[in-house]
Amino acid sequence: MIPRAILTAAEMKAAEDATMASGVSVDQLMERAGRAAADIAWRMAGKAHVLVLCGPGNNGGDGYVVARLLAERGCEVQVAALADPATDAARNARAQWPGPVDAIGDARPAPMVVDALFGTGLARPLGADLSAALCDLVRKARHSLAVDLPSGIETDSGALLSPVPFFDATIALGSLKPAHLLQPAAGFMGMTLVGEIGIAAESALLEIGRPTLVPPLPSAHKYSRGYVLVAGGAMAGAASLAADAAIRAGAGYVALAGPEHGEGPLALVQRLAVDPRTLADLLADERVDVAVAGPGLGLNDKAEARLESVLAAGKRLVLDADALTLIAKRGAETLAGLDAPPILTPHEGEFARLFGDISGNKVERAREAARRSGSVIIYKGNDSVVASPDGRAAIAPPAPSWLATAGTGDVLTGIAAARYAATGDPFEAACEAVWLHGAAARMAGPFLIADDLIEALPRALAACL
Ligand SMILES: NC(=O)C1=CN([C@@H]2O[C@H](COP(=O)(O)OP(=O)(O)OC[C@H]3O[C@@H](n4cnc5c(N)ncnc54)[C@H](OP(=O)(O)O)[C@@H]3O)[C@@H](O)[C@H]2O)[C@H](O)CC1
Ligand SMILES: [K+]
Repeated sequence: MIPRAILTAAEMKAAEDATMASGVSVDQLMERAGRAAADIAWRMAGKAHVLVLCGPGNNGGDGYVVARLLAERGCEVQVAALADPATDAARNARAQWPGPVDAIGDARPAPMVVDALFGTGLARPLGADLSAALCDLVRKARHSLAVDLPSGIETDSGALLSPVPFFDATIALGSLKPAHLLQPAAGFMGMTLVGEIGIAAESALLEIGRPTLVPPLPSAHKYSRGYVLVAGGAMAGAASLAADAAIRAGAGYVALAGPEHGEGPLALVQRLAVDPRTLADLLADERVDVAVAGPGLGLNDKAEARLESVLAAGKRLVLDADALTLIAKRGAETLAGLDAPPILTPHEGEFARLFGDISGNKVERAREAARRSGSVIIYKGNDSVVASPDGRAAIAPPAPSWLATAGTGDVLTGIAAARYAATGDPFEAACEAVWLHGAAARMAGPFLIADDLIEALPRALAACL
């Protein structure tokens, strides 16, 4: 699957300018944008009465186009505007709307509400009366559609600058923007669709899409599919989850090297009780493709020694949990000299411990962390961001909130290790792991526990063949 590009407000403006330089007018772009939004509104609500709220900029201009096209289809449409149009294109669009334009204060609740107040040009919070009116009108509607973005959302950070209602659907015009995927904004969009308006959207920031996997070649054997060694530690369960996830995610061979471990259901997982010295021996095995450290590792001297062995092994690494806490003490930049970029999987707390106060939005923070540490970062959350030291970055579609339970991070680590062993590309592997983890969670359903994710993994993987 070809991943969709994500453009910042400035990148969108530049892409729009480039399209116009090729001979397409802004009025034509607005007509396409309004038509794409009107088509969706029509499919959502048919001939229901429609209220279109228009702002002063080009987002409002899109709104006038929507109003005209829906009226042409026989809908009864009320247009309510915040102010007169401030751009030529919006003025032209308003001039083509044959009906009256009411003040926002006179907007009447309707079964279908289209929010065309502000899009990428929102510069500050909405006034309190305006955001209250927007929330009230959307709450009273049966269907609601936001044009480009719900009004009140900052395009690049996904922050809510003022209260925003929950929409049923949002049409992203020309391309996704970071706010369509970043929290908290993403939680207010409803179904997000991209409206094609003829703009070439290219970016180093992509949406994580379904990976394309290939079955093992006829010549494959267990080691050619990837050998993952998990260095366990004080807590047997966490390392066990990572190891089980790695083998379920397609690694051909997984060894779990921990001083303690529980009963294991999987015959292919070799369970070894080892001390740090023998861990180093295991790591010296040429067949080991990826080593994992962190889940259940512990924070004591033994854990330090085991981590040291893993870092010195010259292998591709996936580092999580306690390994991240231990690395934070010595500085994340100490990872920059490793033979291959490791994958780090910090949640918010671990990220802060590792990288302190990096400023900017989540994508900017992840990119800076990747640069400093020479690592691929999976900055976890409901809106996981993956960033590579080479500048590539990607945002995951919203993951089920049921993932907020113990052990799900260990499972992600195991999947990432299996994919890193298979692909050799830590960025691709990290993106694939995040997608598979989210898909497995959707398949496992509400009240999932980490073990359910592992059980669902073959189905998530099969969806990618
Ligand atoms: N992507 C494309 O190629 C196309 C996008 N289109 C649509 O255009 C908008 C972006 O339009 P733009 O005019 O740049 O911005 P907005 O319409 O979002 O808003 C700008 C105007 O709103 C004023 N403003 C900003 N914040 C507030 C606020 N909190 N309260 C009141 N007024 C506000 C701003 O005024 P200033 O005082 O800040 O100067 C502007 O007047 C994009 O989202 C798409 O919907 C086009 O259709 C073409 C193709
Ligand atoms: K809007």
